[in-house]
Amino acid sequence: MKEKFVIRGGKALRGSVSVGGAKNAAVAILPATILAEDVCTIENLPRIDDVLILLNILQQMGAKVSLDEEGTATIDTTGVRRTDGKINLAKRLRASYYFVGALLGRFSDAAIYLPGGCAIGRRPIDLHIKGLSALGANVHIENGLLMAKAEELVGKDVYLDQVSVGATINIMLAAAKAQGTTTIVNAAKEPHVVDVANFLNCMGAKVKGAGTDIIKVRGVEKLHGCSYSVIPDQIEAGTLMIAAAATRGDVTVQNVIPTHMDALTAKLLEMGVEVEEGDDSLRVRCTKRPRRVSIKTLPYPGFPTDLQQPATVLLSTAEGTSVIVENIFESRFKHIDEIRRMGANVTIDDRVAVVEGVEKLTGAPVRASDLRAGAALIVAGLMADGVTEITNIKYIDRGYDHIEKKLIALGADISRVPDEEPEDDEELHFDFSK
Ligand SMILES: CC(=O)N[C@H]1[C@@H](OP(=O)(O)OP(=O)(O)OC[C@H]2O[C@@H](n3ccc(=O)[nH]c3=O)[C@H](O)[C@@H]2O)O[C@H](CO)[C@@H](O)[C@@H]1O
Ligand SMILES: C=C(OP(=O)(O)O)C(=O)O
Repeated sequence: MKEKFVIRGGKALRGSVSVGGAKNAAVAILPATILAEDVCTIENLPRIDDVLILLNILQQMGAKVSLDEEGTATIDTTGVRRTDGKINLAKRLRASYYFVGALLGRFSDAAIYLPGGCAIGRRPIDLHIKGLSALGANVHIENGLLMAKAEELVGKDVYLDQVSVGATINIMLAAAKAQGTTTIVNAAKEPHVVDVANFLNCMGAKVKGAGTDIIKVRGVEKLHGCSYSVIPDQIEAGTLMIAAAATRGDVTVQNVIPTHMDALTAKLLEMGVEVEEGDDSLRVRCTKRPRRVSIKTLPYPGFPTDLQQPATVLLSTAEGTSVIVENIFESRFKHIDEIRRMGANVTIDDRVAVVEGVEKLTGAPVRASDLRAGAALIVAGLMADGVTEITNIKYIDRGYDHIEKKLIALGADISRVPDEEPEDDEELHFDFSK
């Protein structure tokens, strides 16, 4: 059943909230369990649609899977078989491309439908193909399937022309059991890349340098099962920090790794928002209208593109004119049309958004076009006067584990209700007879 969020805005968020496991680490760690041919216990998984879909795909490939309420999954990949890749669910998310690296490492033979994921601009996979081919795989696309086969995988040097999270992780997966050493140059340094490397090492792999731009993977014969806990979600943490500032609230975001949040913390401080760092928490307090800032999205440790959309919303009521440059994905401004309905004053020129701060936003019916656009609209609804209805929230459920429950605990007035409106493309039946 379709659902929507109804938010009565204008309430300052107050209290403490705990962040769940990182989506972008979890969605790589789950396919990586295939490399072990053994039992892995993965703790701190967020109960989000992307995770549930990946667990189901693993099951369809022959793994035995269980998941408890706390987000601990036990995955026995002993029975995973080679696959023709025709698993429809794989088209529903981006991370299904990690099955190629993992299956290639296990069977030297992989196939999976080309990935889906958020429509935020061009999302080519040429660097994945370049890296896997360098290791000796014959990679091609046929009937919508991404297929890779190798006589033998052999470690090589791979230079990434552009920093890519997905390509870095996929090459690490394929290299973990290859002959010899693979060196990834210009690797992504995101916390989730480091988390996947740590998980591979926990299974017996030899990955060094994750978190720097040169990663070395010395292939080993065999990997084994292990117990591993996923790191906290940098983007959920950031969304909550932004929501705290946007509502002029006072929120302690717990279970975070503060250094992962440095780029956002720096921008909040520049806006005049107070941020107090604890060992594994960040307290965000905002008592006055934030000041304008400029933001450029960049690979880690730069400002994350996944937080650009909520940050733009926060700046829509800041004092002065902010400039946002989106360097990673060219179509990541779709939330702006929606916040204009709420009174925001933003102009877009290609990858640059110029945000003239207004006094306040007012509630309106809006639609989530993608995951972080949806999160941004929640922030907008929380800070606006009046009622905001957000439809198409299936995107938000891909990446946030019942975010409304966490917000309600902080004092927000937000509810998830059935959405009776027909889809835009649903056939309409009007009856104009008397
Ligand atoms: C599941 C997952 O982890 N998703 C994240 C991952 O997406 P994803 O792994 O898809 O993003 P990448 O880091 O690969 O993309 C970065 C840039 O590289 C380009 N590129 C990428 C691969 C390629 O083969 N060729 C190429 O040109 C992309 O178009 C983009 O401009 O990192 C993005 C950037 O931090 C985040 O927004 C996503 O939330
Ligand atoms: C873009 C995102 O996800 P995906 O890469 O899975 O589409 C995201 O998490 O913001």
